[in-house]
Amino acid sequence: MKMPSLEDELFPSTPGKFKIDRAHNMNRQFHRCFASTSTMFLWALFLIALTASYLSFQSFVDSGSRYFSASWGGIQWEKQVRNSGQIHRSGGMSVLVTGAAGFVGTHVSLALKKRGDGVVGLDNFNNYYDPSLKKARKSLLNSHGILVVEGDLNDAKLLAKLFDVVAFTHVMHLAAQAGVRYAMENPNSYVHSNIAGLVTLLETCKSANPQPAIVWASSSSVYGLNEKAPFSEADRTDQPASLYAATKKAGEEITHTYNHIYGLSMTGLRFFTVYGPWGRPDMAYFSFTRNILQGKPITIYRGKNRADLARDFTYIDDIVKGCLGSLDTSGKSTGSGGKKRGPAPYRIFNLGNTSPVKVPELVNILERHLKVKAKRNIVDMPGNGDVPFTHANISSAQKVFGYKPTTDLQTGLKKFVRWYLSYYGYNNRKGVQ
Ligand SMILES: O=C(O)[C@H]1O[C@H](OP(=O)(O)OP(=O)(O)OC[C@H]2O[C@@H](n3ccc(=O)[nH]c3=O)[C@H](O)[C@@H]2O)[C@H](O)[C@@H](O)[C@H]1O
Repeated sequence: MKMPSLEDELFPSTPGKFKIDRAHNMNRQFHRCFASTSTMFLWALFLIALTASYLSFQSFVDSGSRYFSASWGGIQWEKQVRNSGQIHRSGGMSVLVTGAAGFVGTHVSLALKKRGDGVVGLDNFNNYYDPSLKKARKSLLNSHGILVVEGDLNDAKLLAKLFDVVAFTHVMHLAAQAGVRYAMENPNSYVHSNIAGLVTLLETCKSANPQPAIVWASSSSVYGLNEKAPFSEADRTDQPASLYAATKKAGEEITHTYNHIYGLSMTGLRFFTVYGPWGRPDMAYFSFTRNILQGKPITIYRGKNRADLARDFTYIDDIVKGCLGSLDTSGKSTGSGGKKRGPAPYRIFNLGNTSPVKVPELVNILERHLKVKAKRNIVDMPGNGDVPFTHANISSAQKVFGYKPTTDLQTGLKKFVRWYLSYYGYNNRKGVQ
């Protein structure tokens, strides 16, 4: 029996129709074969195109997040950052100030720049309160040669880039979600800034070479329900009354961890109700001023048994001195290459005024400065995170860097009212609600 040839296998013959059939079959097979090769080719092309477009989309998203959502990057930008961070005195420092367009951030940045330190600001300009006030503070900083980079603490790439461009010796970390009562409205914003943002910043600092020393804003609110007065740094801080306080307390523990593991020098400052020119519109002294001038009622909270609430109101210039004193005495971080090389300082200081004033008395002072009577609406304190009083013991800061507040509430509010009227005018020309 004749074995079928390969040709026969491929093109089985039908007698009488062979030629035609064979030609037809060959044609069909050729087309099938050609069709499958070209289909494969097309598929391959399609896959290559798909992969290429996926990759370029990814890089578009990557660079998009950098160049479109936050305006940073490029040679010109790096030059501006470098100039701003340049030190102009011997033994000076270059400081990254987070929250630079905030109330305390603006004042501290100006004070550092004025004495010849390099300052680069970072701020996300969020709308927790009127961003136009933050923009005005930014303009003020710009006019003193301080660049404020617009970006979020959680942007690790931006933070790393800033440390690439400037070898910061210090970080003054003031960016935070502030406000005690707002924490019930928007709890996640506190986690985003005060916890996640803090960790992102510390991760950058721990990997930086050299590592900077870090001074950051904690809060008097960490004392929470502590009743022992005045509040000393060694007192209990495990009974926070608000989520804001809890995130600041968490910050104290988180910074301890980074100090312990990576040798970062850490100083936490417990600020006591800071007030003054360029202040925060969400705070009582500010919103009271606005309402009194607009003839609107103000709500004054009252504590248990109709007791007045009191705060150790601290003037901004005193706080600035405390911040600079902390930076100057911070000591060095010891880590390098992300590893601890020895113990580094870990410090916590109260920065208060040491003389609490009752809230109705604050209103009396404002009435005198504004020459307008307030329409007082006195209500029982809602359970919204407030504490009945605060009172700082400042002996520790006094001992270590000579901290000594010199501005009483009467004098400080006078300066605030003068600024308020020059900025907003009697008729609130800038339209703050
Ligand atoms: O030391 C801090 O660590 C915190 O200080 C600040 O918090 P507080 O001390 O709560 O300041 P602030 O709101 O001005 O209320 C002052 C007083 O007015 C009372 N108060 C307030 C509002 C109101 O409408 N009526 C009223 O009586 C109120 O009950 C209180 O008794 C910062 O905002 C905070 O971010 C944090 O930095």
